Amino acid sequence: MKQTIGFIGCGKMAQAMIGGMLNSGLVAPQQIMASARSEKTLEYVKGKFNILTTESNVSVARESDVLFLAIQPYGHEDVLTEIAEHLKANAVIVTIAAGVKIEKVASFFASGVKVVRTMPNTPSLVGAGMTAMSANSEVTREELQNVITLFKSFGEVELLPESQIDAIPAISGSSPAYVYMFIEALADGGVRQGLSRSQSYRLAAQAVLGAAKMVLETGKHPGELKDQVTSPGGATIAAVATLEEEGMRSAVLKAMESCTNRAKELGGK
Ligand SMILES: NC(=O)C1=CN([C@@H]2O[C@H](COP(=O)(O)OP(=O)(O)OC[C@H]3O[C@@H](n4cnc5c(N)ncnc54)[C@H](OP(=O)(O)O)[C@@H]3O)[C@@H](O)[C@H]2O)C=CC1
Ligand SMILES: O=C(O)[C@@H]1CCC=N1
Repeated sequence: MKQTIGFIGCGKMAQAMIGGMLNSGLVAPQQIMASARSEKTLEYVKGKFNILTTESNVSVARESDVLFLAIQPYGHEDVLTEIAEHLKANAVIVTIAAGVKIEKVASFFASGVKVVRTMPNTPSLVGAGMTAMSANSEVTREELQNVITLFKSFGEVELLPESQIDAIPAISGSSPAYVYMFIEALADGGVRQGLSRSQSYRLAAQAVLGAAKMVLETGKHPGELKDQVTSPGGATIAAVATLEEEGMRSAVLKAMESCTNRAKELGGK
């Protein structure tokens, strides 16, 4: 029988993953069951994805073979207490929350509970997600492979020791937000030079996409790729010099440090 994939919480990140999974064709809408706090969210996701929805977190826990906790970090204690006695036998719990440790999730259940901690990102919606994950020793090789296959249906997966998962929001979980800010800034610059807003977003986004593909597909160091663009005495080096003067790299490093510290705080004890 086909597995049931449950989502407790069906907000922005869950919707990105559900959209990604369905677009890939790996999972059918009838295999996905979701709960949320409000009727409004449930109506929206039912209309958008044609998945099963319920107001009952317990029903989702009872039915799911793979159970995603897609709620905010601070919501975990209430939800885990609510579902603790209702997990389906052999279910694998997948948490996506910043900072929430496997040990914390497992502490609400009897010993032997299977938990995978992940940090995905919203480009999952368009099949370009990046997810880092770590599993506890109760998850079998086959079960982990099943979870990896689900995540690979909407992007790339990196398996890491849990001690490194706190570093992931800053680099790939949250970083799409900084990249959107960069794209907005590029587009503002285009508009300043007289390009239309829509042309500017298209030009900026395609340049960012192309640069990312160059890093991934040529295997060249980003510095070497940058050097290929900067003609001696040319226009690019003038821009690069200004970005260095304005502290772009150091701003990114500081932002990532803030992100990591906040992610650790969010998980609580
Ligand atoms: N957004 C992102 O880019 C990423 C987010 N994450 C993680 O994903 C998690 C969710 O984030 P995000 O999707 O952005 O947040 P949202 O606020 O968009 O979604 C949270 C969802 O949880 C639901 N919810 C809240 N309390 C309960 C409850 N008691 N029972 C059932 N459902 C509940 C909300 O319901 P309702 O809609 O009715 O309010 C909502 O659907 C967080 O832990 C975050 O750290 C990880 C990586 C990236
Ligand atoms: O902002 C947050 O806390 C979450 C974690 C990664 C992306 N969004």
